[in-house]
Amino acid sequence: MKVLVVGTGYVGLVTGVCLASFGHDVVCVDQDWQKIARLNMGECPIYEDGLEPLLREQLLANRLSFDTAISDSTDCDIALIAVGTPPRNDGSADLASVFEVVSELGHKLKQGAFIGTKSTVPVGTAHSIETFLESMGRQDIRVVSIPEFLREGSALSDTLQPSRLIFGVPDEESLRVLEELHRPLEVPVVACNRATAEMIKYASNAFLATKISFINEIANICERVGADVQQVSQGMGLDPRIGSSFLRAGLGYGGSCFPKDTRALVNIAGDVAYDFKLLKAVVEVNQRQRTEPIRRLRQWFGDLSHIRVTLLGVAFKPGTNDIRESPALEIGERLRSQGAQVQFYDPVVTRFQLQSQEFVRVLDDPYMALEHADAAIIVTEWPEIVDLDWARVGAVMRRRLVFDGRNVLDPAALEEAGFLIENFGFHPALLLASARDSAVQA
Ligand SMILES: NC(=O)c1ccc[n+]([C@@H]2O[C@H](COP(=O)([O-])OP(=O)(O)OC[C@H]3O[C@@H](n4cnc5c(N)ncnc54)[C@H](O)[C@@H]3O)[C@@H](O)[C@H]2O)c1
Ligand SMILES: O=c1ccn([C@@H]2O[C@H](COP(=O)(O)OP(=O)(O)O[C@H]3O[C@H](CO)[C@@H](O)[C@H](O)[C@H]3O)[C@@H](O)[C@H]2O)c(=O)[nH]1
Repeated sequence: MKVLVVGTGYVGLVTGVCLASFGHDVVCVDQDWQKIARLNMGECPIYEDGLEPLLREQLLANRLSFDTAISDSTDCDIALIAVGTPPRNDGSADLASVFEVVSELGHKLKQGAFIGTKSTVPVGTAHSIETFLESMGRQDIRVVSIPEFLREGSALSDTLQPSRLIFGVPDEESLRVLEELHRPLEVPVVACNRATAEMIKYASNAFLATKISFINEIANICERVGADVQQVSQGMGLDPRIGSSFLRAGLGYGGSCFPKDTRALVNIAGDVAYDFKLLKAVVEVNQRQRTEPIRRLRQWFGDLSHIRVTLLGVAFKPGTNDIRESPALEIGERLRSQGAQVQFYDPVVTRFQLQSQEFVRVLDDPYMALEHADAAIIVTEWPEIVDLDWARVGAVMRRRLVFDGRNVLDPAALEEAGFLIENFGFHPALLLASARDSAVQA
């Protein structure tokens, strides 16, 4: 099939490369000419394991090409929209880019072509796109919803071996087209109407976010009653009805999807006069969780204006250089506003990515970043951070205090190396209380 993918961010690029590897003829378009220039040279603008070699392979095989604009003579069978749908101030999804693209496609697509939404869009968007196209006289274009479930850091395997495919279609023929597009994949397919497909995407993200906020609440209680949240997660997760994934307690969720999509779903519910209380609480718990290190540092130090804090990890999770909605940036900014001196280390996030954030000082070497620090906070559980030589870290820090925001360090080992360690829910806070008191008095 001839496929046009509009928007070559995470979703568009991975989708385009994978569809080319299925044997389709794919053109990817993005308005960001610098991105397109790099892609045409076979350079991957995002950090994603295995993507660059596959991209080069498909370029060489002439199945994949990149452009800065949709060609006037495009003869694609299906155009996939993969542009951003960022949050507006009220949390609702901003569809300006989606409709800009639809308008252009309405002028350029051949008779009988299909449009598929890969972007995460509010329930009812496929229908609105159809109405918009009709107003342009394009009743012949059919609109389908193909929500995307890839995770950053494992985007290729998620796309090549997905757990399921969701096809939101208006009729049987559209379903056949989507089956043809994904032909090599032998995975469960849920064929449904378009509103259902759009809802499956939001409900999935909201449910995973709920699991995270739930375990974070349990962790906070564990800490106060002397229970171990790691073992609670393990014990719960072995029940197949619960499952072990997304039960890692810590600083909570970040990234370009969960924070945005949970707020958008609260908004979608509000639009139909439904108060989604549970999801509102999920969002609130997540917000409280990511500011917890600051509350605890205040318990240690009182006034933060004289301390130096090193944040270990800037990416919102390991395996990606994406810093969108990363807890590191918010924690850093809050510490700075309280007068603390803040330094960052991340194995893949570059200074260039953070240059708009004036206060940020990023160092390439973790030990340099930790020099004379009064406290370190683990924000991202990169192996490069978990496996630091902690004896060496202890030798360069001014005070040996580590806040393990992802529960990845062995508290006993760290304590043996002379550290005081805080984490979420598996080190009874009571044990640290007297140490905190003496630190504040010192
Ligand atoms: N990132 C993920 O892991 C992920 C996973 C599933 C779904 N999604 C959803 O997919 C959508 C895209 O997410 P992303 O992370 O890939 O976004 P992104 O912000 O990384 O990329 C969007 C791209 O679209 C381009 N663009 C915007 N307007 C355009 C236009 N009019 N013409 C051409 N190009 C245009 C931008 O230049 C940018 O390169 C969002 O709705 C997101 O919620 C993202
Ligand atoms: O037990 C856990 C699991 C994850 N997280 C955090 O949750 C966030 C999201 O993680 P993950 O889901 O792995 O990353 P994303 O790449 O944001 O992927 C999510 O968002 C995408 C965009 O919608 C969806 O396509 C994916 O299915 C969905 O998993 C990260 O900050 C993680 O640190 C936890 O705190 N605890």
